[in-house]
Amino acid sequence: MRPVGSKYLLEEPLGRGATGTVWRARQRETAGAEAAVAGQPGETVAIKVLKEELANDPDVVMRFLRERSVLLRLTHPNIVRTRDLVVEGDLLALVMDLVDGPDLHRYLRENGPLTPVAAALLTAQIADALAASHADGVVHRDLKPANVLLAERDGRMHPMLTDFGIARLADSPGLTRTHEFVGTPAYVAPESAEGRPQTSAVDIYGAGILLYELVTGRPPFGGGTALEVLHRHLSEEPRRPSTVPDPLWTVIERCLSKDPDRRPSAENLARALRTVAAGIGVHSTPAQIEAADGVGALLAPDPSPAAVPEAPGAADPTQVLPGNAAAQYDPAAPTSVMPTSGPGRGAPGAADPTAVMPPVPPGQDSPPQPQEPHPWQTQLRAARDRNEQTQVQYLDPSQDPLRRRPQRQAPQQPPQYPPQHQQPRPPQHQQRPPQRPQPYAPPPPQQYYPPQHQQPHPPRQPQQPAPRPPREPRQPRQRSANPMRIPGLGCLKGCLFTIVLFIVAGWLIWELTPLQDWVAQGKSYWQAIGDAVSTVSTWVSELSGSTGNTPAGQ
Ligand SMILES: Nc1ncnc2c1ncn2[C@@H]1O[C@H](COP(=O)(O)OP(=O)(O)OP(=O)(O)O)[C@@H](O)[C@H]1O
Repeated sequence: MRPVGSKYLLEEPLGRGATGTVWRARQRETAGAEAAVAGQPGETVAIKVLKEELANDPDVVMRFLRERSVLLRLTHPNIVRTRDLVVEGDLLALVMDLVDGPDLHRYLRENGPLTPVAAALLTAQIADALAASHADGVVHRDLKPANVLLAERDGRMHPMLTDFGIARLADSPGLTRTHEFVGTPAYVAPESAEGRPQTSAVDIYGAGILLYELVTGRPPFGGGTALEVLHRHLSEEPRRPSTVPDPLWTVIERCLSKDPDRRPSAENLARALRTVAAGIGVHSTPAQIEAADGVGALLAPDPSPAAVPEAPGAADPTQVLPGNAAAQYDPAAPTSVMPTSGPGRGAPGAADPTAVMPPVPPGQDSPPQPQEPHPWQTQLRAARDRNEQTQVQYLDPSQDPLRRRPQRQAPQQPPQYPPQHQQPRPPQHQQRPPQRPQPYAPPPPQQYYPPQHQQPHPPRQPQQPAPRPPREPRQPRQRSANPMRIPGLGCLKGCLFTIVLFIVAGWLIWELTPLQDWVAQGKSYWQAIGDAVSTVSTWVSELSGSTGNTPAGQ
């Protein structure tokens, strides 16, 4: 059990996410005045310990401390309460109420989709939680079934939204982890995918995706790589499943609007969903059905949506993903979202997002320096680099590590590879994380290096495989049974074995046959054999005589 601060003890992990691990934990002592809930010794709580890379980022720590009061005051029946925030050395942790129940993702996997009424009522409660947090200026930004915990109250499922503020904490441009996107591609709003400014409307988009998944079992834009999913958010309309009633579809469509200004406020969404749930049930009255049919009128947008504070460099509107960005981007912005020339301009998916550059401002000859890349771009570039490192290459069969038998090598063994491979690498190579085990590093023509790494190497002949290194002569095999190699020892062993065998056999014959009696009676060996033979022949003749007489007696 590991202590967290002086007040809590971690007991067992409950689950692991992208931003940290959640533990079941126990309170050791009552927390101080800085905690929202002091708690009692022995009380069980849940603690999310943020990943080390987050905890080591000064940006995140600063935001963690700054937002402490916001997170601690966020209370609502459908929000998992944050009780305390712990900063201790390189550890950042959120102490929460422990919710005894599955998360919605697991529930859906185990039980399948909900009915339209149940889905509408459950999402209405999530919308209530969002309305409360938006009113307090807090945007969740990572709404998804895994962040909805299901407590059981009076025999009913009670959804509770968790992980508030985590996306915002983790969204730090200073992190090496900017290669990863903080959020979930299947739930990312188009404006977040494009790096445009975000508001509380991103949570409404998330609620729309969640609602869709609740009634169909899967999110509307899934499958493929993260970038493909993003493209679909930007360019595709959700397909309506036949099982979704009209009024519910109206709500889903409005929540999934590409334009954040068309999405309803959280408060209106909650009201609309309750109206729909009342009007699509089997016992609905005509008035309720009529109200549900007119639900579109209830879905008014939020006149003043809560803004997501921008982390510098994290959401750069000038850096976008390829696709339909041009149609949605502010043309009056000082920079363009698409390349101003070059092949594939404007074609969805054709532009390389890593090549997106602002246009040359009037009066300037050379293009400006590329700006800080958007996290998605960095991610794409990292993925591309990874691909380059693992590209298919020619491999000399003699160098194939899978084919080579392991050899015992003396420490001062001659080099396995031609001398040029033994040259010390330039320092930047040594800093690269090793991509494969060192002893099997392939020869230069087979290995990929980024251009700047290639210069220090001597000229190569890329088409010729490296000469095969001389094989190390094998050690003569040694027989462990006779390590000193005494001549004739094998034969001696056989003789000894035979003698022991004879002794044992002789003892058994003496003990188990009438030999002892015969010797006692003074019979000679041959006399005893003769007696035995005559006894046996008498038995045989008696036996054949008795079988030959039987038919005559009948
Ligand atoms: N307050 C809590 N009480 C009980 N279990 C919890 C609590 N908070 C989270 N969990 C459980 O811990 C697990 C991990 O939670 P976490 O929030 O890290 O997962 P995640 O949402 O998939 O991750 P992330 O949002 O970081 O990608 C989940 O399975 C969740 O059910």
